[in-house]
This record gives sequence, C-alpha cells and structure tokens, in this order.
Amino acid sequence: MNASEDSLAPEVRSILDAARERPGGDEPVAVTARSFPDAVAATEAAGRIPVVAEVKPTSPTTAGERTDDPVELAREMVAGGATALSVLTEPDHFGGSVESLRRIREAVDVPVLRKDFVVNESQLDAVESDLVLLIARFLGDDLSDLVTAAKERGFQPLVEVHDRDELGRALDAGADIIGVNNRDLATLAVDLETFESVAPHVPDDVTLLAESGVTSAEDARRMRAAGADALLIGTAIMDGDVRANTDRFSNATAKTELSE
Ligand SMILES: O=P(O)(O)OC[C@@H](O)[C@@H](O)c1c[nH]c2ccccc12
Repeated sequence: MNASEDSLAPEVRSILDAARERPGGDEPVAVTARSFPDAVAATEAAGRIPVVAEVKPTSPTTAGERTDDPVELAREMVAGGATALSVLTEPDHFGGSVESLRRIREAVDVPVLRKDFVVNESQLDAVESDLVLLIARFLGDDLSDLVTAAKERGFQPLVEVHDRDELGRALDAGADIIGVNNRDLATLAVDLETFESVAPHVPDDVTLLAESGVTSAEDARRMRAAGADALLIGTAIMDGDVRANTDRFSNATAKTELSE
C-alpha cells in the first residue's frame, strides 16, 4: 500500500483489493484500435458534443442493478449518437465482464473503452478494446510502464487523473488521452470544479475527457466550456432510456446556441 491509498473510501479499497487478485491473459494481445481522436473530431464536425456513453450495470454509488442485455444497451447508445462507449469489465462491484465487452465491441463500430482497475501488465491481455483505462492514483511508479505496455499492444490508453500532480505524472508517462475524474476516489464525492481546476493545465494536443457527475445538459455545457473534448457519462445515461439520454447530452450544444 502506498501513502495515497491510506485515505481511500472502504468501497474503493475493496475494489482495488479484488483487482489485484484478478488473473490476466496468457499472451499479449495485438489490438487494431478504432481511433478515438478521429471519432471525437467527426462528432465535433457534425456540431455535436462528443459523448462516451458508459455501460455500467451497477456501481458502489448507484441504487439497484440494470439487467438488460449490455449489447442492446450499447446499440441504443450508438443509435443515440455516442461517439464511443465505455464498458465496465469489473465483475464484483460494477456488474461488468470481459465477455460483455467482447460482444459489445463486435456489435458496434465506435471505439470501446475498457473500464476496469488494471493494476499490472498481464491484465491488459484479458480482452481487446480500443481504449484502456489506467488510473494514475492506483499505479504510482508503474504508470509509465503500463502506458508503454498498453501502447505496444495497440491500445489507446486513457489515463485518469484527479489533480494537477497526477496530471503531471500522466504527461510524463506519455499519455495523450487524459480523463479528469470529478469523483474523488478517496471519498466518492463528486465536484465538477475538479475538472475546471485541472483542465487549464492540460496541453492542447491532449484529447481531454471530463469524467463523472455530468447529470444535465447544463453540466455538459459547463464541462465543454471548461475545455472538455469529450464527456464520459454513466449513471445519467443508464437511468432510463439510454438512447434518448445519449441523444440529449450529445445535442446539449444546440440549445445553448438557440438560447444565448
Ligand atoms: O456515472 P457517472 O457519474 O456519469 O460516471 C461515469 C464514470 O466517470 C465513472 O463510472 C468512473 C470514472 N472513473 C472510474 C473508474 C472505474 C470505474 C468507474 C469510473
């Protein structure tokens, strides 16, 4: 355990403990990735907000579990205009599986992010995906090696940060896709100011995501105004009609133009 882990919420501690036990793949995967920056550019060219819609059957902060077929949910999100999908593969706390991800990636043609707590190199080989999440807070000195290992396999690593210090580590590790998580993994509290405070320090050539806590069109516009290239939205899309919800967030920009 390193110092920054002492303060974690008990739920996060237990997620991390489980992640450290999970087996990886037998041999390195070789991924032909669908370009995420290109998908973001195409959505922007069409005048919409790039939304990464997240298939998250449940979570430590969500009441209940959604039992619909994940592939159906994924198709609906794409029909609603999702630029990319995020798929939880964490089984114990988020109801995910590598099998769901495999099936979803086969069923859609947008880039797919593997959302899990990858803590070692062989876990990268559990399943192919276009993007893979690496959480700076949990990787300490291994971050740089994992970014390199992910790129070698053809993945586009998305490095998740929560403050300027982690941003510096992500950049030093060679990350070119970075997500600022508005949720503090120590307390699980969400604050959109987190993104606003970190974003100004991110170089322009980085593809920048705002993660967590976007619940309304107004939040979406607020994150865009603060410099988000794309928004990663889970709970607010999973709650109800996922196609209509995805469409509402990706078209949130149009309303601003009309009303301002
Ligand atoms: O449901 P929300 O608040 O829209 O958040 C989505 C996503 O950012 C969140 O699920 C998340 C961000 N980082 C993570 C790391 C692991 C698991 C999940 C996450």
